[in-house]
Amino acid sequence: MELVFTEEDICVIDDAVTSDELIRINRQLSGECWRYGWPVNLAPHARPCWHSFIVGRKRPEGLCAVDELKSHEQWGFLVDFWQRIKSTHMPTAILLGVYANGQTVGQDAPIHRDNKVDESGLTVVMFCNEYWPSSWGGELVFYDHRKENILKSVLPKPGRIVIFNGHVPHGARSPAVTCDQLRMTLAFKTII
Ligand SMILES: O=C(O)CCC(=O)C(=O)O
Ligand SMILES: [Fe+2]
Repeated sequence: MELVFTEEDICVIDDAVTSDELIRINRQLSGECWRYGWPVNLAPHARPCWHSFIVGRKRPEGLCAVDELKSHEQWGFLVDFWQRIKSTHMPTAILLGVYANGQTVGQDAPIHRDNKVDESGLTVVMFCNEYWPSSWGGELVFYDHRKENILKSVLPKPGRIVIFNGHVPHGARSPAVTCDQLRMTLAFKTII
């Protein structure tokens, strides 16, 4: 049976991140943490993106990453954010991993799903840039199950998060040529 999605599978929440959290996240992401070439995009002319692993060493076994996050020297403060979002919006979610994505102009991410068909999950994407005019684009675009229509397109905004059904095909658009920043997000991957 085909899974059919609606806008209800995608929930945009503004002011979900405190200004203190955003400052700390930006401090971390301005360090030497980036690795080039992930996720692997095999499409012709694709530009690889930037990636920064945070937690999720036991993700292949489906094990919870909260203790790993709590004890993380640089990123441990994110546990408060995670617990707040989980208890308010996704109480049954098990956190499997957290990482950062970085994109500059031309680095469109491939359209993908976050969870396999036989595994239900919700993803939280946090937009991390402290300044982002709408003209910089870089939308996170969600598609219907056949990838023929756009269900929703969400602009980055400081403090904004998106919680969505990990079966929904989606992809982050690259920022516009006028953007002189790295488009940065944090992704929290879960199963429910
Ligand atoms: O950066 C984004 O807006 C989306 C990231 C994403 O889809 C992912 O990490 O799986
Ligand atoms: Fe994704």
